[in-house]
Amino acid sequence: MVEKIAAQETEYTLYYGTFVHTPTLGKLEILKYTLVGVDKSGTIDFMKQDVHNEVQDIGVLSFYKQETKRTVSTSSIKVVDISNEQLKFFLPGFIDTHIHASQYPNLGVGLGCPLLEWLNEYTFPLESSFTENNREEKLAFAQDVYSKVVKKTLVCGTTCASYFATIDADTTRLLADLCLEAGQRAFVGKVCMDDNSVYPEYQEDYDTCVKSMEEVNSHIESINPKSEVLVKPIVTPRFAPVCSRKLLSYLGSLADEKNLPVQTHLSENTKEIELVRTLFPECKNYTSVYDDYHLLKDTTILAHSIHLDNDECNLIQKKGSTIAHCPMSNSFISSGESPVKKYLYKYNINVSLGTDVSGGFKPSILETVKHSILASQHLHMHTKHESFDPRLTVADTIYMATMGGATGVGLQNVVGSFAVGKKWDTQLIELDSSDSNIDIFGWNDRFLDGTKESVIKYYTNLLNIWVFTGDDRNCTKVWCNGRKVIDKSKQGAGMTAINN
Ligand SMILES: Nc1nc2[nH]cnc2c(=O)[nH]1
Ligand SMILES: [Zn+2]
Repeated sequence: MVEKIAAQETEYTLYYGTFVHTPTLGKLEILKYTLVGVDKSGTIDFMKQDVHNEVQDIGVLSFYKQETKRTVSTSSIKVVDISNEQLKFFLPGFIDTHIHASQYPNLGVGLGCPLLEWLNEYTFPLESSFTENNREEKLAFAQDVYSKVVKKTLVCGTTCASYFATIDADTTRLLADLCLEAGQRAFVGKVCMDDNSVYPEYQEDYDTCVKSMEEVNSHIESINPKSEVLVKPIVTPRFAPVCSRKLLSYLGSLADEKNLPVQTHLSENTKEIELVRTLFPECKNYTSVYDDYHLLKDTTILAHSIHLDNDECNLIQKKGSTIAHCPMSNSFISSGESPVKKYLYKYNINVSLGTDVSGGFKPSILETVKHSILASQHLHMHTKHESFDPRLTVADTIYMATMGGATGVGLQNVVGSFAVGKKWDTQLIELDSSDSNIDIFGWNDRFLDGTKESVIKYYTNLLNIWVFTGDDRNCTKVWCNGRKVIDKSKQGAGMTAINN
């Protein structure tokens, strides 16, 4: 299922058909009959919209040659043409900005248990098993868990993920290796926590943490080929309640000195917020704990961030940090309904999406999109008196799943939408894939009369059908950095579905 990377030849590829993306917040762009050229390095170097009749007349290759005046041998160019397929479109790959790779074995476990109890009961014990003294055993366990989670997220169209591993250095290095091997763009964080009094079996001392960070970061920096950096380290203080001031200080300096991104949890649960208030009485609020230790940057991802006050929102906006919205987890461990629409439109905060496996029970950003819309509808139902309408649109959520995520990980000029100079991190969505769960009726085709407005209606309906009734079976091909990493046409029917 995950294609062998080394065996693939690099070549120039022309993709022709419908492209859907959200380069700006809340605005869905449907690019019909669009031709995109991707070079050897996986970079989009040609893009021309709305070329129907011209291409029909002379064919994709001749049109490309005529347009670019390039003298290229046609045998070195591959063409992927879906222009006659009304139920297929290219979409930027999803970016999962908050996922705990190590918690994958706990998917679906711990329903309704609130955060602090959930951590002690289910999460810390699981993560501890990655720190066994027997090196072979822990590596075998990690190999199994991490290879499965990387594969599953790719199958779900996630071309880039920001992972939390565990406190263990050996197995965190392995996670980075596995992402690179599968060809997934990834940020890999060794979890840092030196003050876990409620579950002392799972913590490290300050010196061990510093040593592990050095080991993990230099390993990750060494494994990427010079020509393409796919996997990067990310500074990962788990959350303020389990970090000493000394550790937070070190991690803030490390992020500054090495110019590394940061990820952590913020304001997920009301008891957690109380705890932070008691542990850090000198700090103005939870958000300013991170700011006081130089951890709030424009490449900082703050997972959850549900219960923020005005000052905290303004601080996050000022620092340009990103909130990773994790609605599936927020419902599952009953943390709350995040007022994301307000963060996006009132405070101009960048918001991305996170599955938060295993707070979230599916490693799928499409599922997270659904949950984000439904959570916002629930918020609307019981906050009708408020002036701000909290409901998210499909366009808002696709933005968060792609461009918002790209901005969160500092790759807004690299991935997240289709544009010349960006990388080809893309998924092919087919509503009529061979094992699709969607029944298609001709009813929507009445909008295919050719006017711009009707085309928009057609695709708006199509996207809604896909978002609410589709699943990973409709994501049939995935490319990262120009390279095809998933091709479901090459295996037995039904093999990849996780939502059966
Ligand atoms: N959802 C979630 N919240 C956290 N806060 C601190 N650690 C965690 C974690 O593993 N999951
Ligand atoms: Zn989390």
